[in-house]
Amino acid sequence: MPLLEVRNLTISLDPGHLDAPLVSGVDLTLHRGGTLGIVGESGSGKSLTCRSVLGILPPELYTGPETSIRFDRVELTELDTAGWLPYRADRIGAVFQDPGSYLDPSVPVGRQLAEVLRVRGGLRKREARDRAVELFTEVGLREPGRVAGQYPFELSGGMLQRVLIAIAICRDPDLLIADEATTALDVTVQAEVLDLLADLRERHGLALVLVSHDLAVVAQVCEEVVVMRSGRIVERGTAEQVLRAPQHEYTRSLVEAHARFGIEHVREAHRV
Ligand SMILES: Nc1ncnc2c1ncn2[C@@H]1O[C@H](COP(=O)(O)OP(=O)(O)OP(=O)(O)O)[C@@H](O)[C@H]1O
Repeated sequence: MPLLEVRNLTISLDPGHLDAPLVSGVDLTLHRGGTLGIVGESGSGKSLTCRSVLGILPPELYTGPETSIRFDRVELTELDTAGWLPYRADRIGAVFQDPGSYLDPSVPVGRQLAEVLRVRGGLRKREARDRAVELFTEVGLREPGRVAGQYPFELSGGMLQRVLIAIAICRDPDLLIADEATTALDVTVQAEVLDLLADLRERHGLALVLVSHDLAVVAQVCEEVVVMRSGRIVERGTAEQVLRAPQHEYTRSLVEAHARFGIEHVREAHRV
């Protein structure tokens, strides 16, 4: 039984679905502890797909009547706001691009994580503070006690993303969605954060959805890959298949575009 099963995801600006949909007929399957990469150029529908799974589609958008999103046997599309609460953030964590924008600039980052632990996890103040430092250690922040007392503006992009990852995993979710989470980081930091996600997946048995416009990024971490274009999946397969024998012309162009930028080490990692 898959952990996540998306069937015929269609998203449109028009409730009657008469207009051309923004996302059309997307099917995804992810097993417990599995990894799925979603690749595609800007505007291909990756973020809307993730937002549907998190129940945070913009209110002006509509999912189709045939759409089904099952998470651990529960049909998410039928949940009301209260029904969503145990899923969003608790069982399904998420990190996005631009971590700084998700943090309060006037509150130290440790306090922001501790607050989530208190409100959502029912921890007492002291326990929450200690647990926040533990989680900061777990996501590889050096001097976690000191970092906890710092404000977002005092931290680098990579450190902020680690803080956001700590917040995303603090309720021990089954699924973590990382939507362009490493895009704004420079290459070395990007590689470190990808390593961290792969590590967390192994240590916690987390299932991971990794979204990127960069096939090489996704192929470093994910076993399964889907390629999206214009709101549809144009190719799917293992990372190895997609890299070695891309079927769709668009995927071929992605692989070729990377030929000079590190795809070789990705091929090597997958023994292509
Ligand atoms: N609220 C909205 N209203 C109208 N169109 C939207 C809305 N949100 C997204 N779109 C459109 O839907 C399409 C898919 O957008 P989406 O954000 O999922 O793409 P993406 O692949 O994640 O791209 P990016 O990496 O740039 O975020 C795009 O054409 C986008 O312009």
